[in-house]
Amino acid sequence: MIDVYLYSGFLGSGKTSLLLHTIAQLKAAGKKPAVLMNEFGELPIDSDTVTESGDVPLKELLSGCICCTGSEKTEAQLQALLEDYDDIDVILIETTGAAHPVEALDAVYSPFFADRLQVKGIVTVADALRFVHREELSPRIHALLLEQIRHAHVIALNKSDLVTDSQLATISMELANLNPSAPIVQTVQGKLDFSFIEKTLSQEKAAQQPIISGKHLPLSSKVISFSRPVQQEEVEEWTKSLPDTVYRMKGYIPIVGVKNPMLFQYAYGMVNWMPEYVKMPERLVMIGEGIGEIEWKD
Ligand SMILES: Nc1nc2c(ncn2[C@@H]2O[C@H](COP(=O)(O)OP(=O)(O)OP(=O)(O)O)[C@@H](O)[C@H]2O)c(=O)[nH]1
Repeated sequence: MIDVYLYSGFLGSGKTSLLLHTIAQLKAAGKKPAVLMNEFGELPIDSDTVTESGDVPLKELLSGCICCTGSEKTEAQLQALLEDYDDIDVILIETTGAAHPVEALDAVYSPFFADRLQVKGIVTVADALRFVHREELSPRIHALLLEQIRHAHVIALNKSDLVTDSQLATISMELANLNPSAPIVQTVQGKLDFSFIEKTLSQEKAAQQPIISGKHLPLSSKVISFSRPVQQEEVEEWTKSLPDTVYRMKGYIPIVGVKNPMLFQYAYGMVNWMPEYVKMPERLVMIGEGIGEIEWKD
């Protein structure tokens, strides 16, 4: 049987960071992990990062509607993964931060895989800073964030470096109230020991709840293009002018004097730049509510 772990969590909370950390640990332990990613928009940015980490089999879903995981598509990708690779030990499924975790379980519990997959459970990454300010989210998005926490079997309280110790204590208490059974581990950059996840989930009975749909949330995504290289400061100034309903941005931006477009990440007001060694498409994906009018002023 192949063990299956689901990684859930709000947009930009640190799921990919946790995923990469998990892959490294599994490989170090001689295991062969495979990844199923549920990307938003049309740019497979996270999967590029995973592929860079080596020879990890990967299937991605580039779905049109970012708030639906599309369990039939997940099922088809799982099937393809199992057909293409017969030596996988562990499958890690990263759901888009705009999806309800139980929707992804639906696909995994398909009778088609019953004799091959063993669902271990859901690890939810909670973004400490986002959680502190969760009341600012619109009611449905707020509800999704809470659902992701309620369904977790393990909670990684990530970005713990961005809040104070007393905030961390308060958040931990609030998370425990929402989900009394899941252990809460404070993390930075998703560095959670996989053996802890494995051990905790081996004692759990994986979730079998019916599907509670997170479908048709008021979220949308758009692609922003750049026709010329820009200054990093210009982009950072622009991000400060954006409404709070821009939840996430990821993509590659051409920067004056830098050879390749740089990887740009934005989550809850925080900006992150990384150099790229290959030339990636100069585009940015934005996710949020009411973002239709937002443009980059060239
Ligand atoms: N300060 C800080 N930043 C973090 C931490 N973990 C992740 N980040 C940053 O937050 C951003 C999002 O991290 P990802 O791991 O890509 O998050 P994600 O949940 O996979 O994002 P989506 O797939 O868009 O939902 C990146 O810029 C990370 O470098 C952390 O513990 N502390």
